[in-house]
Amino acid sequence: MVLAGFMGAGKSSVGRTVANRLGVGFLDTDVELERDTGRRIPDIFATDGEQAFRALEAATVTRVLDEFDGVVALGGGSVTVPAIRAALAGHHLVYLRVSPAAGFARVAGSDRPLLAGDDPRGTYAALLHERAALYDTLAAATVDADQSVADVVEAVLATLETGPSARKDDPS
Ligand SMILES: Nc1ncnc2c1ncn2[C@@H]1O[C@H](COP(=O)(O)OP(=O)(O)O)[C@@H](O)[C@H]1O
Ligand SMILES: O=C(O)C1=C[C@@H](OP(=O)(O)O)[C@@H](O)[C@H](O)C1
Ligand SMILES: [Mg+2]
Repeated sequence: MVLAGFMGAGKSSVGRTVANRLGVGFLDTDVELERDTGRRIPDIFATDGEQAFRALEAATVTRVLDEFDGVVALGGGSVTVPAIRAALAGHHLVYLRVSPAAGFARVAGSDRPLLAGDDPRGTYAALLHERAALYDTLAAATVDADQSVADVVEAVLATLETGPSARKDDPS
């Protein structure tokens, strides 16, 4: 299972609990990227820029999707990278959909480099709006991430039970 969604949706926090509940491992691709490069994400953005970060992100995320079988939390911008979108095919992608108000309240004051400018609230809302269609297109299921962490966890787990054979109108 792969968790996608914007910054503050709860991918990193929810993913670990979902993995524990399923009895499988958990990887956060941002943590993996920092391990792979030996650098911190804010430093990569500040020194080399966003494009360089996306190239490193493509390398780490495609490796993780290829090698790892548990629950994976992506970074919020992973879906903007074509090589990552291609690698997501065949994975159960759950979109944690957060509203601008709830999501921004969670990440305001954090060290996320894309929110380091003069108007972090406006940037947050604009970037979320810009990416929403990408998350929608890639998702096998969507969960309301404005809920409590516990409720998001339950909703994410429930997406595994709604395959084609569980449909109410399925005669089989
Ligand atoms: N459903 C939630 N309700 C309240 N706070 C949350 C929720 N999900 C995550 N958080 C908090 O919001 C912050 C960002 O969560 P995180 O899991 O890092 O999000 P993401 O990885 O999607 O950017 C953390 O401080 C986390 O504890
Ligand atoms: O939305 C983005 O482009 C980013 C989201 C971050 O991850 P989270 O979504 O886990 O905050 C991290 O990958 C980086 O700061 C870029
Ligand atoms: Mg995260």
